[in-house]
Amino acid sequence: MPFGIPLEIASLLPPPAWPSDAFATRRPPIEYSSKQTEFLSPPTEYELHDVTDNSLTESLNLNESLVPPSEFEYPLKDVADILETAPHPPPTQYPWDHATPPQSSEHSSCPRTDDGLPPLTPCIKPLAKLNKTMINELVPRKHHKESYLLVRTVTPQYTTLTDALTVIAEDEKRDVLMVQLYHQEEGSAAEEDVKKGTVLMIKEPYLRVSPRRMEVSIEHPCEVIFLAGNDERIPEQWRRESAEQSEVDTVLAWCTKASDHMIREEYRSAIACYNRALCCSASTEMSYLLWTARADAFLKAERFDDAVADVDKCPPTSRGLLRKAQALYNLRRYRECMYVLGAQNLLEDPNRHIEDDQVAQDLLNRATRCFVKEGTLGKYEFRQLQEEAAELKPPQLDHGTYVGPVEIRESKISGRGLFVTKAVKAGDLLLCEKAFQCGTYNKQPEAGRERVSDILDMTIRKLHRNPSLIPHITKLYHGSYEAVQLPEKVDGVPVVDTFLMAEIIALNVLSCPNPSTKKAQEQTEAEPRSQAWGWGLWEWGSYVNHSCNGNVKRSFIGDMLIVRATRHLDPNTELTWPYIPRGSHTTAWVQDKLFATWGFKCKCTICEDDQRDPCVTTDRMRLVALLGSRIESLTTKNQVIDEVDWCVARLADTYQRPAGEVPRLQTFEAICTGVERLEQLEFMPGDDDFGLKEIKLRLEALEALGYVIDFASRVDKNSMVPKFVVREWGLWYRGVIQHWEFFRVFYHALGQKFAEEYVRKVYRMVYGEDETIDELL
Ligand SMILES: C[S@@+](CC[C@H](N)C(=O)[O-])C[C@H]1O[C@@H](n2cnc3c(N)ncnc32)[C@H](O)[C@@H]1O
Repeated sequence: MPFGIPLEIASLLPPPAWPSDAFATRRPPIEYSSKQTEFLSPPTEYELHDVTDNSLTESLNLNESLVPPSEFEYPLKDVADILETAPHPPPTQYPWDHATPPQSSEHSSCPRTDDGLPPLTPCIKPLAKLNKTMINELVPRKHHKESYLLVRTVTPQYTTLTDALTVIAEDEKRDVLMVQLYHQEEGSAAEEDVKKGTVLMIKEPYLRVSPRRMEVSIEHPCEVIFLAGNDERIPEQWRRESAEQSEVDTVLAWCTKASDHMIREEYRSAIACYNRALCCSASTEMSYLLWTARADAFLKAERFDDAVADVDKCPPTSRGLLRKAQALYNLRRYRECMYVLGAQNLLEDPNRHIEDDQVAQDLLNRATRCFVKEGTLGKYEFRQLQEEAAELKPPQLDHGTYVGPVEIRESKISGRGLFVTKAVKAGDLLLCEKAFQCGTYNKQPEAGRERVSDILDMTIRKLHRNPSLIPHITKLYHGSYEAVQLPEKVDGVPVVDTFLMAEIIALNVLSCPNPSTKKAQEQTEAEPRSQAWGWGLWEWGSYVNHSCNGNVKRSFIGDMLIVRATRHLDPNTELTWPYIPRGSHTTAWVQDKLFATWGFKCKCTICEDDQRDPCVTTDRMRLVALLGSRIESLTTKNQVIDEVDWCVARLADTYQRPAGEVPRLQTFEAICTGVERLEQLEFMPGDDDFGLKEIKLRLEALEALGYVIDFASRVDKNSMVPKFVVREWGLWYRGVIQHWEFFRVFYHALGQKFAEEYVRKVYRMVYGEDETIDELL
């Protein structure tokens, strides 16, 4: 079956004799060589699948005359129908909610080349070194290295369920085929979309074949070049037909058009017009004006690198510098932003635009806050952050990143890791990091375009717009994917490797829970997925390796990742956290999940101990279950405590190493089970000293997690129940917070406040902050 026409349509025809002229487009049938025939024969399942389905043919009335003989025109509606009825590959799921563990990294690494090919590396050759090829020369499932296609769209763009922009395009011989452009910028307005008649150069095309269609699939956005109307590479004939030919090619005409586009917020079109104006510009002064104007369009199109570059081409003006400062702020280069605003006396320039003063002052305040207060001192107004996170949807905050006493070093666990550079205390802030990129779980069309794309799309677009950010992400862990050294730009277009990005995102992304304050939780309650609003990529957070016996805890306020120590840490200790919550799962389950998702087996002390003798773990679990059933029928608190003591003693016999080295998760679980039962029982005669017993029991639970607590030696003479002092903090584990909450209420009732300081610390670990503790309690 030839592929010179859209496959959806070709596939509706009677069984093909291959090659065939039955699918002729506007050009005369092509004579295929026997070599081509051999290459072009579609796979058997393709033929079988296609020829059996006539329903589409009937519904679209296409069985008679596929292509109008003289005029080839696809109304958008038809394309929409065709695409809607055709089967789509399911949307790829790279990132995950930790509650629903993700696909294995092998699965996620090749999101769309699902026909057995290795990931395609982006083309790094300039167009000048590639040879033109034609549609009828394309070979299915082949990466046409060293070649490019020159095509003109015959339909406007259409977005499919795969999130690709789809167009049908013809070449100079008038063969047509479907083109799918992945990870392309979306227009903020319809005007910005790919229109009919747009001329594209597709570098190193890959002809993708799936059961129902064949299309050129462009995975790397750098492999398509959109040609402006006056581009010399556009064939003469197409140029003659282009509407823009008739326009007056003057700076003024293009500037007027650019301004119109700016007013309509069509920034990419405005940039294209400024580019054209610059081509016509005769004087340097005029170019300065145009660069400054284009910098504004770049800024609005979020191409911050280009905005800075344009301003830098001109002699300094207050407006240009303000734009540069805004671009630097958005690139999170706060220090340089402050420098541009402050050191260059922007606010004192006599020629400045007065209306810019407030903007500049506001920007300076924000940059100073992000860089000095937050970024350098680690001082955040956490209550305000919580409020912002509760208000914004999605909760993406505008705050600086604080990197505390940590640094990236080679890890004994694996590759690189994050280490503390000095001794820190449990609860200390180690990192408060703004996400590099976030994506939301639920599409919220009403919330605007920014919020509907997935994180891979958004990351690729962001990097494509701002190539200076590429190294921030490409250095992150990417498993066995063999990344090649890429130039920052080829043919002036940034080079981003989509497959590398997919791998990085799959292996480094974290899901972000909904804001934690009560108010915020009330607001999110109505949402279907109340546990997490999305996922994100954090540069520093990505270096933390896994351990079930972790020593830091992550929490989130909006898209700010907050990492606090959960134990006192000596200098040079590697930070670790569990990648998946262990919950009541077995070590075998945890190991399987870690392996399937991240490709490794955990060797922490908990896993080692459990695997030493898997029967022991099963016995421990049985003991906990037995305790649960034995205490169910008990009627006094003292009886329950006796049973718990019995179980804890039996469990203790199964551990060979101290709890400080191997946290005793089952002992902790057993005590929690007992405490739960205690809470259900009334006080009885003989339970007088019960408070003391319950405190002891709960402290014992913490000790099972490695806490070292000084209790008996510190009897407070004024109180029946002694205070306790935490000497060492243990493993952060689910259920810990309930014990701390109990201590707070219990001691508070006795008029003792000492437990509150501990509880504050614990809340800092859980929620990242303790400023909203009253609301949280
Ligand atoms: C988010 S990255 C962590 C940083 C990574 N070590 C690096 O060099 O950039 C996740 C990857 O680190 C490795 N890793 C993390 N924790 C590990 C562990 N406990 N044992 C073995 N490999 C681990 C795995 O290859 C995993 O896919």
